Amino acid sequence: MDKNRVYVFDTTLRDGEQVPGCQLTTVEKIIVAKKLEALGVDIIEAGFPISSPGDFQSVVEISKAVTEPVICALTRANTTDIDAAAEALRFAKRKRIHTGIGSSDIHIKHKFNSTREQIVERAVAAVKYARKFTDDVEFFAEDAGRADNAFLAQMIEAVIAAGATTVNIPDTNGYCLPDQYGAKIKYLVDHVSNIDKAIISVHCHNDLGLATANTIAGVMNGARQVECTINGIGERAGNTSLEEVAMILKTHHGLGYHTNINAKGIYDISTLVEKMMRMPVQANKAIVGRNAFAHSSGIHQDGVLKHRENYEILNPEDVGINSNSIILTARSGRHALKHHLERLGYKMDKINLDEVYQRFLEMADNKKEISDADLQQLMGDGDDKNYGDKAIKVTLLQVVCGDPLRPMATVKLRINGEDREASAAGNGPVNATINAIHAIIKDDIELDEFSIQAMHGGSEDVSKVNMRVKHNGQSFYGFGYSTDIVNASVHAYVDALNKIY
Ligand SMILES: CC(=O)SCCNC(=O)CCNC(=O)[C@H](O)C(C)(C)COP(=O)(O)OP(=O)(O)OC[C@H]1O[C@@H](n2cnc3c(N)ncnc32)[C@H](O)[C@@H]1OP(=O)(O)O
Ligand SMILES: CC(C)C(=O)C(=O)O
Repeated sequence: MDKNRVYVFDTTLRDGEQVPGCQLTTVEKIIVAKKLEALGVDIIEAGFPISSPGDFQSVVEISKAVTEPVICALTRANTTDIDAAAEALRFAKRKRIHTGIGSSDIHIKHKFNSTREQIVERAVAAVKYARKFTDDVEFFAEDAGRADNAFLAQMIEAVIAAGATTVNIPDTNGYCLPDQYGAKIKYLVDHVSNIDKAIISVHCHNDLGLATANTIAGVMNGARQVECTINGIGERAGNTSLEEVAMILKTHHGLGYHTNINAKGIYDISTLVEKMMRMPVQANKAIVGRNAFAHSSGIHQDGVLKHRENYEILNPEDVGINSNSIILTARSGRHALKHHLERLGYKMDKINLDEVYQRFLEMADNKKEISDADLQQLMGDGDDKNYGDKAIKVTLLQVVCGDPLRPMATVKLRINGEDREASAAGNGPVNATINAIHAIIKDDIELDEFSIQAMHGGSEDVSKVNMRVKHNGQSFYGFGYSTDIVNASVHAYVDALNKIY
């Protein structure tokens, strides 16, 4: 057995789904479960079958749809819940029943009105009963974070003797400090005589913002299963976030631990869960937040452009983020501005950077973020005067459209002093216009991105059109503006053509 292998147990579909507003349909749960499988999680907690017929059915369907990870179902420490879990898991290739009961004195007294001795008896009985259905039984000692360590060790020893193969030590209320939690795990390693017969699992909540730190402390003290959710969703302040733990263990590879997580799939599943559960990821969330790899101040931007690792300990591409991390704001410097101008295809030897920078600052003082379209406007794009006599110019544009008319466009272009005209139909006026331009240009150009935006709002407004076209595998950007959206579009397209030719 590999002693440094850390098993990832995902509970997005159980603890994550308990959150108000995050409920998913069975079909949505199957989509998430398939993504978790592709991500490489070892165990998927698919639900709590006794809680509702819908949750029961989801566990049934996930068990059928997902074959690689172990499928786990949660129960309380009673036979009815365990029967329901066993029934829901009947199609699972590899199944786990996760049963348990409170372990802190506060739960024992105020939830169960019971005694330590009776609770251990119930725990042992539940594990033995669950073992009738599967060899893979996990026991959770709820509120272990606040439980007395000596009693916890006694309880854990008893459930392992009864057949538990994984023992989960949850910090249910997110109470512990990392040192305390790490010491608790170490205490169990040192005081539970049969601990080598089970894997210790850590399940931490984030009430004090310590879920990830506690999970790592648990691993460093002997736990080899981590219970997490995508984006850290879960009861109250959430659970340990899977992406944080996976990337901590990967980044600090010197610790020697490893998981089966395919980190490149992290961003994809994060956005899927965010959308499906309608639970927005905060912008500054580690690893997957919108700003996690966004550099906005000049000194940082300059540093990143010179050498990414000056300000990035992770490569965004390693978690599947493929975006430009240099955000232009009034705090940006010339290096960042130059970087974006070059990216948009401007030739820096033809530009007075100091002069453009001053105009950029004036614009940036009035706007939070400067977009590509803003930069293009700043550079006077969409104005064919920029390209001198050789520019392709639009000398005529006529468009007919309506309902039920078929959109038709006639375009005349002046190319090297010669006028050339063509007409074409399309599925809309812009498409018809671009088809007419293609009929003149006859080159392999593909419209890759098209966005249209009002400058200020209102029907009398000027529209800004941004286009990205592909030619010979290279991208070119075009920008146009006009009160007429078709005119703005044709100018954006011709602007891109002028950059190509
Ligand atoms: C820490 C966690 O995240 S645990 C998982 C939390 N998830 C959920 O609760 C899932 C959604 N829950 C439900 O659908 C419902 O609460 C059900 C179906 C589980 C239970 O519903 P009900 O039978 O109506 O009970 P209710 O929820 O009101 O109370 C919980 C009962 O379970 C008991 N209980 C709680 N935890 C456990 C446990 N681990 N083992 C045994 N009994 C338990 C409580 O003591 C209480 O019993 P009581 O009625 O004898 O006092
Ligand atoms: C059911 C258990 C593992 C739990 O969710 C908790 O204690 O937080």
